[in-house]
Amino acid sequence: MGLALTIEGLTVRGDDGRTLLDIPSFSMAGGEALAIRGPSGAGKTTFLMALAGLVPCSGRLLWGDTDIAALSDAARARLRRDTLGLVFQDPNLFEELGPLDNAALAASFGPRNTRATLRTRAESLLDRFGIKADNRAAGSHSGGERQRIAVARALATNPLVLLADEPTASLDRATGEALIEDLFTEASTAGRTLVAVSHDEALLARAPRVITLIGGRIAEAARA
Ligand SMILES: Nc1ncnc2c1ncn2[C@@H]1O[C@H](COP(=O)(O)OP(=O)(O)OP(=O)(O)O)[C@@H](O)[C@H]1O
Repeated sequence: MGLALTIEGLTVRGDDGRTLLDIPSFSMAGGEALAIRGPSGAGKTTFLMALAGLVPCSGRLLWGDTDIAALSDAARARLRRDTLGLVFQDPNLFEELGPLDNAALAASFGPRNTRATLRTRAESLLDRFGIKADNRAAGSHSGGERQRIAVARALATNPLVLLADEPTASLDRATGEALIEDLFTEASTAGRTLVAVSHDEALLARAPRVITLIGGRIAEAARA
């Protein structure tokens, strides 16, 4: 089952000291799916990166019962490796490698994820997403196929939490909608906690819960 995410009094400041994010309280149940919307510059990516433990912050940020803000950098990185999958707007693939090599290339060879386990899981994820796990270079795949490979890579470690930043932004509508369905269906089947930042109306409509960020604060929370 996915991990619950809880924020208590979280503040993130920019390099210039400006408050980028001010979240007094926020919580998600394990296995819940949520979308974050808001105008450009509202702090959506910062929020996602804060949830990932990738930006310095003050306050409490709990993954399950663990306050990751209180961990050492090394301990947080270990926990992230074993807990989190990340998907970005740009799939960032190794262009000359095939889908399976890309998808199995998660930076995790810890006890939970041996090389063999990663390859087996990556293969079945690619199969589920309709991508042939052969040696054809990732660079020769379409935008939608490339993003599916990136999602398979993020899921190959079987993460409890999947964070996605504008995952459909570079895709046409039909391809984007197929990816949205893959993301939400896979997360709910596997019981993963899913957070997706998006402007995409189709993604926002598919999310069971949507929050709006404005000026680094949660302005409104809506449930479909
Ligand atoms: N390290 C930093 N130091 C100072 N300011 C920063 C830093 N990182 C981000 N910002 C600023 O914080 C604000 C929020 O940025 P963020 O990328 O989170 O917005 P966003 O809502 O994801 O925007 P978009 O929809 O355009 O991607 C922006 O004004 C950005 O310039």
